[in-house]
Amino acid sequence: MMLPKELLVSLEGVAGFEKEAFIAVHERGNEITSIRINPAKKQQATSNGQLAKSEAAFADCLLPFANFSPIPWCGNGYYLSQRPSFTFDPLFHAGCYYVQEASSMFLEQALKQLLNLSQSLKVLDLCAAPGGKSTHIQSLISSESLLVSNEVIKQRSLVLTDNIIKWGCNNVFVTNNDPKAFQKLSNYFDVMVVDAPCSGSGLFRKDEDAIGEWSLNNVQLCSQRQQRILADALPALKEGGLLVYSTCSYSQEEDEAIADWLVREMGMENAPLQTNNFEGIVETKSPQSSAAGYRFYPNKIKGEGFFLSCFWKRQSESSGKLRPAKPEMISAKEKKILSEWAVEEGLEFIRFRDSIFALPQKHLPDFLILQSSLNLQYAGVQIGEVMKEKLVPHHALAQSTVIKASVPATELPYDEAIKYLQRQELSVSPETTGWQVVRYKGHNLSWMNALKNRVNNYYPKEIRILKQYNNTAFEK
Ligand SMILES: C[S@@+](CC[C@H](N)C(=O)[O-])C[C@H]1O[C@@H](n2cnc3c(N)ncnc32)[C@H](O)[C@@H]1O
Repeated sequence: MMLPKELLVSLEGVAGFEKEAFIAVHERGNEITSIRINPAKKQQATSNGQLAKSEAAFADCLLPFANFSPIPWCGNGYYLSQRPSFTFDPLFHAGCYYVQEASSMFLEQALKQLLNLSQSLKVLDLCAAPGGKSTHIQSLISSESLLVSNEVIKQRSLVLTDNIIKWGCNNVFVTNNDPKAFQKLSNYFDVMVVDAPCSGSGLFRKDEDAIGEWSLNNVQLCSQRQQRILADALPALKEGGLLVYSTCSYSQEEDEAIADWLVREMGMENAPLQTNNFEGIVETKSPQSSAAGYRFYPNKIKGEGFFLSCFWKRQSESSGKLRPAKPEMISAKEKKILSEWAVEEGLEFIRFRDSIFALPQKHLPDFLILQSSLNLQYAGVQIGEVMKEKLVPHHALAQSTVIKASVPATELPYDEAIKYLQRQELSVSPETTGWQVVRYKGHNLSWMNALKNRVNNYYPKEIRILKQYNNTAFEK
């Protein structure tokens, strides 16, 4: 692996950079696999009749052949002793865990150390696709809180929505907007996470192709774009609100220089974190304002390159007047039909994008405001459509925690579950006819409809497994 010479030269003298060890760890190229488990799915399996398990025991039964070791800075994060083919693990498709690079899970420390997470918070994840940070934030915030997960690139926002659906939560809204659009929502969010698009040097060990795309010129362009993104979106953060800024670049122009710019030009106040318990994380001070930032080098910690720095907003904004959209509520008849499928307590059922969605009652005003001011793509849990006085359930309902435990379900063994996820014909004969949830090891995958003489597979075709399975594919 040939690292760009200009990168190595530019990092001389940067805190924590040790050239020989840095080159050596890239040459060794050993792959680290890490996952973050979904605490909500642990609960779902429990209500589906599985024994309550501690988080660690839940993790152990997820990938039985791999050893798990904890990631020091993330409660639900684990390193795996080997990398399976996640595609052929039904529990991956059930949203039981998210495959995520370990260093980036340090976001948890920023939120845990600087916020009271039991409060009700409005959080914006501005650059959110494919959803690593968003799913992590969702697991950390209270059920009373709201996460708005935004992605500017349309295609990527669809992947983000799929991952949010898989995570099974009801307190996330997905938007597809340019950061500028958030200016309309001045003073709106308590927390803003900006995991900015960057030159990507931190991922060179995992993605050698990225090396070819790296240049000093691109570092400059990224730095300017990062400033633009932050300047555009910061009005949406409340006075006293928290900004968490991160990149997967080692370049100072994208890290400490942005921290200095935030303090100097945007009036932000740096918020240091405690890292004494975590060996190998390098605390840096930005050259002008001594803002603390945290650098992750693969030769010092078990993970890839990453930078994170936090700031309090000290400037006030005048709040603009926001006009909410008109809610399209569902009829009493429809509500009665839904009552057999979804828990009702604390939820509001509304019509949105030609379908019925459930969201926490408390977030209805936010939903209506975001619906009128942004390109709102998804909100809460999509329940489905009522046709001829019957619900045609949506995939998201099966994956969610709002589905009623009494909805009929069929548990599939491994081979059938893979066939199901490939959207092939199934050779099962369920005891009852009609819609049923398909489960694997107590975890919901999606729907099938059992007729008298056949079973229709309703796994969504857009997310079906396309690869062929051979017996060794999973435990590779
Ligand atoms: C580092 S990635 C985000 C990864 C994500 N936070 C996660 O943890 O899975 C940066 C994201 O910013 C988006 N992006 C690119 N240009 C942007 C822009 N000008 N404004 C806002 N976001 C942008 C990219 O499409 C990409 O999804």
